[in-house]
Amino acid sequence: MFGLSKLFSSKSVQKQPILTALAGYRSAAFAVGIDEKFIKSIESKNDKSILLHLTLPFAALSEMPKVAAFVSQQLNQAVTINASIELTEACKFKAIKHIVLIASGKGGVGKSTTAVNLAGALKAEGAKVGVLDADIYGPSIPMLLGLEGATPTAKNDKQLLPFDANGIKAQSIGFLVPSDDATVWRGPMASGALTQLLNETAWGELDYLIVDMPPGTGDIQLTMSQKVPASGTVIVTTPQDLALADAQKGIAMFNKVNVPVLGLIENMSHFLCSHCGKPNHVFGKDGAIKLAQRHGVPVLSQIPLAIDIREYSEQGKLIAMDNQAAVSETYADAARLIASMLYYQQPHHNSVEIVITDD
Ligand SMILES: Nc1ncnc2c1ncn2[C@@H]1O[C@H](COP(=O)(O)OP(=O)(O)OP(=O)(O)O)[C@@H](O)[C@H]1O
Repeated sequence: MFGLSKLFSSKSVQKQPILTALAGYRSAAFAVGIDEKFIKSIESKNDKSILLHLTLPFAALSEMPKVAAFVSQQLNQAVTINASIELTEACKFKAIKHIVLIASGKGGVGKSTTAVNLAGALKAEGAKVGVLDADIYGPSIPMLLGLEGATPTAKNDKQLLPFDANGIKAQSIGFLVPSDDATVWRGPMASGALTQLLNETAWGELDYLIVDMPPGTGDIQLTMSQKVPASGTVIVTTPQDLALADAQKGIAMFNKVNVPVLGLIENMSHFLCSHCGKPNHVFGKDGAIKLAQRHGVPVLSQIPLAIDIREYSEQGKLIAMDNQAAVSETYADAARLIASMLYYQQPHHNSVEIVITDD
């Protein structure tokens, strides 16, 4: 129906079994399988193996070896996948497809660390990514990206050039205002500075812009989230009761301003014992899962309390971009899931529904 016959380079390839196998693949990011419209072409190689060229509409490249293994098993034939990503939806702001807010009800839960590593993971999944540090109380993105001491440069009279950190474009509110001044800020000032940074940075084309919001759910955070044309928000929490109570306030706030809550990330979820390898639930267990269930949102990831997460951060490096580090997979899983939800929440898809309830 999509003129797929044109995509087959060899008449000897049986297309239907390939389409059936792809449609039957299941994972968190591909909850409804792999649609035939993601297929660019199918090649039959001389050695009888199959090469699939896919164009994915969201960032999920690292899952392709798993997909290839699944299809190979279904067909009983060697299959490899060559994939790229191309988001099909219209830009939400300038040449930016999606703006995703990373928020927390409470300070110090690891929101900024999670924001930069999600950006790194999305980049590793094949996307064009930017990070905007909007945390007026403690802008830490420059430090987390190894940009400390850098000063912004202007492209022309009206535009600032974003920084480049490992191919991620970055800008920080900290370059505009000293953080000491932020304590006396009110909502309109903060949202004004955020809008100015969004507008006046030469972001170029981005698939995802990750915005590190100030912690809390007060007037400032409310006004800021109203000003940004966000596709969704991710709320970071730790498993402690206090953090969860504040995360709940965050869900209510975003509900009020109609920004979809894509899900919760439970950071410092558990500590893996270096001797026995077992998870130790230092701050409590399953609190985020229960909160998420009450509000009909998913838990996108449970990130461990890990010494190397802190160490990489202190060195201005992104652990999510180091595939030798075990925890990078946790960030990758969350990044693919977020990217998938943003795709499937578009009006023309109704297979994944985001439900936000009052509590
Ligand atoms: N999963 C983790 N494992 C170990 N250390 C972590 C983890 N997440 C964050 N940290 C550490 O916790 C500290 C606070 O993290 P971060 O600055 O990201 O928190 P935040 O919520 O953004 O804080 P703020 O509210 O001040 O903006 C940092 O030292 C960071 O390296």
